[in-house]
Amino acid sequence: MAESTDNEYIGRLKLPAPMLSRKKISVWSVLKNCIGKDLSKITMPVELNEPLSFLQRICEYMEYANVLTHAAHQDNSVDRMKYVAAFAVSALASNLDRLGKPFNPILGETYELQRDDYRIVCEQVSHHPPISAFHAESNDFNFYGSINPKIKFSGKNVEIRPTGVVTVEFPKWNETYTWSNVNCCVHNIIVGKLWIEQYGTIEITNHSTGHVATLTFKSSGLSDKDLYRVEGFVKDENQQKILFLYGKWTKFLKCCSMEDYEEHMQQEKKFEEEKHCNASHNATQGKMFSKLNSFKLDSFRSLSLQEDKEFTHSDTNDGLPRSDSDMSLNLPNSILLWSCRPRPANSSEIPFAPPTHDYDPIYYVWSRAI
Ligand SMILES: CC(C)CCC[C@@H](C)[C@H]1CC[C@H]2[C@@H]3CC=C4C[C@@H](O)CC[C@]4(C)[C@H]3CC[C@]12C
Repeated sequence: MAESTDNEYIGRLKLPAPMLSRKKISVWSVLKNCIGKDLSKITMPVELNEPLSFLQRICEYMEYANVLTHAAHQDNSVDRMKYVAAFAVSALASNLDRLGKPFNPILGETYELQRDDYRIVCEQVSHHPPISAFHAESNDFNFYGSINPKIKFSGKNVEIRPTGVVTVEFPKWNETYTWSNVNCCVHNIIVGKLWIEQYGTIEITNHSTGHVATLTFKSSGLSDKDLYRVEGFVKDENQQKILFLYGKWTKFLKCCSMEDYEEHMQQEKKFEEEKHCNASHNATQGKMFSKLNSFKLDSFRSLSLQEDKEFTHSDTNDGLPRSDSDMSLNLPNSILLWSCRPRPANSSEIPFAPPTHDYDPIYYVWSRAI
């Protein structure tokens, strides 16, 4: 791993090798014999593994530990909640395009990681079924929990439910937050290109103040433009919505006030109505008029939520939805809570290497493994 001259860790910018081609292996031919089995009982060609264990995958939750530290440094509990929510989303960003099965550690196996600002220890507490427990701590927070991934085949997809609760504590504020992670789905097991999606709702509860953040990870099932999108609210102890959170788990999370959100929704509604109204109007009017109108509407719309400019429909692209053009999803007066760093080259194409105990972690943020 690279280290710069002044001893500041830089980390690797590229993984050693690209993934072996999986074209020759039919995932389906392997998985069809596994229906109903739990994850650890599935024996797969090793080319379908990634050279990491579940314990190391769990350490990736910590990639944006700075967001959690930032949360702990906020004086106001609502501000702390919004950064905890950003941390919960950031912890899932590394799952994008990660299609290999991590190795199931043996019972009692541990993995430790120490960074300047925190340390984490993970232990496999059950081998069949696989259950991993972890505990991370720093001067500002404790973060711990256990993950028991349950796998289910549903037609042409594999669905993974990472059951288990995770907890964040801020000792300084005497606060405890808990949530459970969303489901993960690997699409196109039988034909087409494999791709990964996370969907469902995370409910983060601050047990000390009663604040709750609900974040919905949308499924792109109904519309490609929902691909990877996350949206939700922070509610106070009386269930009153106080903040709107939005973004993409692959890219960023922002937040804005309810006033700005409501104003935006009204504009959207007005836009929809005008569009509808124009559509019927245009049917009777000439083409010129319609062009003029749509031009007017476009400029109006760009004030609010800018949609992805282009996306092709899933069916045209090997079953892979596309809407991830660099969109500027932006509501007025929003604050950016977290944004995803670019990944090192080859990181979505995990190279195959036999599992050893000193394999390098994937992310360059993982500086000094102990
Ligand atoms: C044959 C191939 C397609 C099967 C590959 C299955 C892979 C993609 C599955 C197997 C186990 C899964 C992991 C199990 C548990 C978790 C913890 C959760 O908090 C985030 C998702 C994450 C990290 C899952 C990501 C997807 C995963 C790695």
